[in-house]
Amino acid sequence: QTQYRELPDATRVAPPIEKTVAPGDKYLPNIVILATGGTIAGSAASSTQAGYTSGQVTIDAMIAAVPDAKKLANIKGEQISNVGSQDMSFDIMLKLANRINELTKSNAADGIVITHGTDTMEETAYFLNLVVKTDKPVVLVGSMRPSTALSADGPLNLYDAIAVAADPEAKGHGVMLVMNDQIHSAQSLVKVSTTAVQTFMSPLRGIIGSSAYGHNEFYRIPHKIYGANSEFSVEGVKTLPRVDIVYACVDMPADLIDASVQRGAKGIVIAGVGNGNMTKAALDACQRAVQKGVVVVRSSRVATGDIGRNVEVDDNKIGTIASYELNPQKSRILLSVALLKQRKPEEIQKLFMEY
Ligand SMILES: NC(=O)CC[C@H](N)C(=O)O
Repeated sequence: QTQYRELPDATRVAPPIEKTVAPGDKYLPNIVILATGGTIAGSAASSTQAGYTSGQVTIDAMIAAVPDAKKLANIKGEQISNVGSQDMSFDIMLKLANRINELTKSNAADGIVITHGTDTMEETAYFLNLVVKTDKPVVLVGSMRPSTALSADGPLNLYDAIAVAADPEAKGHGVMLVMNDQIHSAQSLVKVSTTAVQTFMSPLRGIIGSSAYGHNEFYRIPHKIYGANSEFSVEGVKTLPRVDIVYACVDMPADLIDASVQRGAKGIVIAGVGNGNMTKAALDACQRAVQKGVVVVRSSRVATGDIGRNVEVDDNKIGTIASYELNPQKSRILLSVALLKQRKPEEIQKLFMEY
């Protein structure tokens, strides 16, 4: 009979956990769930109403809703925050990253699950993919229906996320998102529906695997640099430099770009039209920003595509950087982390091709 072991409470100075088990016993991995809030922790007064509040249910109650997960792993929950992810902040993201690095460096965790709202999941997932220093599985999970709803999707998503985090085969895939039976890479996933359960897609690269009732299949290793191979670190970092996003449209007011420079942005990401395009006036404003030492990245408001191909804008002439596969919100994350260090524009361009 396998003895389920509780992780010690004081995992902040995590002592190594004994991995010896009786012969014939299955070793159960130690999974730590870091809870941040979101719909998965949301509740409403009735099971059929559309209005609800994110971040109401504690991690202990969420774990209690999936009792079978105890057969997959020794589970311990920690409440990092309890917010709707529209209120996710760099402060909480840095806290998460440091905690993951701490837990995975020691034997306190063989894998990590993070419960998170879906609105800004792309950003937290991609940020963690850049700055966590481990090959152990790190899995984000959320839901589209609150815990009190009819057919709530949270419990099965959480069960599958634990199963992926506990799976030795999941190692080396970087930060993943598990929802709706699918495993996505942090680099490729995007949120495509405001309310549908099947809101996450990886349109450019495809999903990296599937998970159904805890049975996982891995199709491929993500194609970019991440995790232990990433050159980024947020050790000791208290805040990230200001990077603004300016949304392009027909006849856009180019002075938004000048205003951003005046307000002290170190970087600006343009959510361009089409393949990272914008009006001539906006391109001129970008050039002025670059001349003042602000790093300007051209991304796109289009849901999918690669900015580095078939370009109409001469980045070398204007001094701008192409975001390649990254949408504006992920471009902002990469640029914020990249600007923690002094780098030449050509070095930053290379980062956008590699990460
Ligand atoms: N489905 C969700 O998780 C969205 C709820 C909420 N706005 C959040 O992102 O936390």
